[in-house]
Amino acid sequence: MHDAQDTRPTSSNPYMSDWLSSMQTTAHDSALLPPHHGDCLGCGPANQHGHHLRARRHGDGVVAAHVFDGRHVGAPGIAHGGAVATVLDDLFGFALYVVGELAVTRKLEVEYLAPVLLQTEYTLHAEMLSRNGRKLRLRARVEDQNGQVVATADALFIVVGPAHFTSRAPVIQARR
Ligand SMILES: CCCCCCCCCC(=O)SCCNC(=O)CCNC(=O)[C@H](O)C(C)(C)COP(=O)(O)OP(=O)(O)OC[C@H]1O[C@@H](n2cnc3c(N)ncnc32)[C@H](O)[C@@H]1OP(=O)(O)O
Repeated sequence: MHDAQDTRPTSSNPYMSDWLSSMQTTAHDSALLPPHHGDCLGCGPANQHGHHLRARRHGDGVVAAHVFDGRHVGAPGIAHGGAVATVLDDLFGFALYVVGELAVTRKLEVEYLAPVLLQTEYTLHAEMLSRNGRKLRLRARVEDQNGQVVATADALFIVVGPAHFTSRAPVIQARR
């Protein structure tokens, strides 16, 4: 049974109130969106192994400038495909602030159109394409400095309630 309608108190997840308030405060373009939490692999500033992704609202979606570094290498000089997928998944997480829903990734499909190079700045965009009940369809792209699209991602996110996160909160609370 899903928990999208669960309205139990959110206090057992220390990040829940931040997420919910972020959804209320993204009315203006270019505002830097808050990380999902300090240790988040995609965007957490305290995660030494993370990507430190920083995203802003852009119209109905989000945009980020991002550089992969030596920690994310796959083939020499090229970002690992899993690292690219991680960043795209997290970018979708930022798009949720704009969508205004708590949701999680059910399906993520990445197309690698050209190598994503290390130490090279890329521009990432993500937005929601459609919604059908709890199902959110999102799309993202990675562009190089010439505007060439080097990767795309299509995702299915499923809207969940606060309990999806609070029932597993002790793990992240312990690391805060
Ligand atoms: C602002 C918050 C930020 C949070 C941080 C974001 C970080 C970045 C994103 C992530 O990393 S999220 C973490 C990785 N994802 C997970 O851990 C999710 C693990 N999966 C689950 O917990 C459950 O599968 C999930 C809650 C997503 C869904 O389980 P449910 O039992 O609630 O839903 P169900 O299986 O019934 O599927 C819901 C609907 O989707 C449909 N569906 C499922 N898979 C599908 C599929 N592959 N294609 C099409 N439709 C699909 C399904 O048929 C159904 O349609 P209906 O609502 O019309 O009945």
